[in-house]
Amino acid sequence: MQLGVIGLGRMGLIVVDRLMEAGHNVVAYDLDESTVERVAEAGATPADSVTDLAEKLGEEKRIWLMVPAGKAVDATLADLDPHLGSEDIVVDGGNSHFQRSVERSEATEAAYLDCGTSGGPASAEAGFSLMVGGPQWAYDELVPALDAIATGRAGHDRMGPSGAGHYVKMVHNGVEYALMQTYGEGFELLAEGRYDLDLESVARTWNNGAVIRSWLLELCEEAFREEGVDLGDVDDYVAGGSTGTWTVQEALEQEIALPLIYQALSERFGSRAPDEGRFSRRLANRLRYGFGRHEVARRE
Ligand SMILES: NC(=O)C1=CN([C@@H]2O[C@H](COP(=O)(O)OP(=O)(O)OC[C@H]3O[C@@H](n4cnc5c(N)ncnc54)[C@H](O)[C@@H]3O)[C@@H](O)[C@H]2O)C=CC1
Ligand SMILES: O=C(CO)[C@H](O)[C@H](O)COP(=O)(O)O
Repeated sequence: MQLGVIGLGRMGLIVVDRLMEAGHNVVAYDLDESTVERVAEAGATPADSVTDLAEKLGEEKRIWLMVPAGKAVDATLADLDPHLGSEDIVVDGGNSHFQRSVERSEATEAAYLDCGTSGGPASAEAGFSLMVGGPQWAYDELVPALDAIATGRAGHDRMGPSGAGHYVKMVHNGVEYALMQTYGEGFELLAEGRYDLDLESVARTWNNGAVIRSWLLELCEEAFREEGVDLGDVDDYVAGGSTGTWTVQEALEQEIALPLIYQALSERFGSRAPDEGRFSRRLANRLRYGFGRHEVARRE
């Protein structure tokens, strides 16, 4: 099978490598020419624009987008649009909002698959988990490519109609936030608590047979091994947040209580408070003086 891949960053390069390893032909494009040259050396056909990629694909285009969510997806689709017909398939493998994916599927003549991709760059060897939404015929048509990009046949499935793939991935990320938060809290208590513990040893022991073993826990073990059990100079600032925000927004709209995911998102935002301290905590400190004449703790 021949596929066009647009977006050759951390994830797109893996998509290209895995497709080519499985014997598929790839036409590749990225705004960054040096990455295009790199994949061309590895055997992909280079394209110097979206139009060039579309022309090189010929009839029945199958195109995988792995660009950042948002404007880059819209810009790419706008360039692709004049070249697309109803027999063509476009997959968005990035973290797009599911409603934007539904809108995009309605705006293009091609069959549009929204594909949640999990595993991250660390899964280059093993393959990804792919959650696909969109027309059944387009999913069926792409099974050989999905087999290659995913861990295999069990690593992908069609979740439902348009939007369902990115919807499932959005919820996956909410779960990811909550799991990270709960491992973080457990290890914080172990680090600050009453025993002098080797957290790498704890993580390794838990990863071998414990109820709470998981890949994220293996990544905790790796972090302690590589950074030291006190995490060295790792800052207490957690970036990201868009997919978790969407999960919480959707839960509010559906009136479904997700306190753990909300709390994990909130802690992430809280981590970004300026160094001089959280404003809310400073105000609470002053208000206790206001109503109770309690002493105000002041900065040095
Ligand atoms: N990194 C991760 O752990 C995961 C990322 N994703 C999603 O996959 C998508 C890609 O992520 P990464 O590979 O990590 O990003 P990245 O920043 O490493 O790579 C993005 C690539 O897209 C290219 N690009 C940007 N705009 C373009 C355009 N208009 N036309 C052509 N190329 C363009 C950039 O030059 C860059 O090479 C994002 O939606 C991300 O949220 C999904 C799962 C995991
Ligand atoms: O989808 C992912 C993992 O599953 C990406 O790593 C994503 O960037 C994680 O979300 P955030 O940036 O909000 O932490």
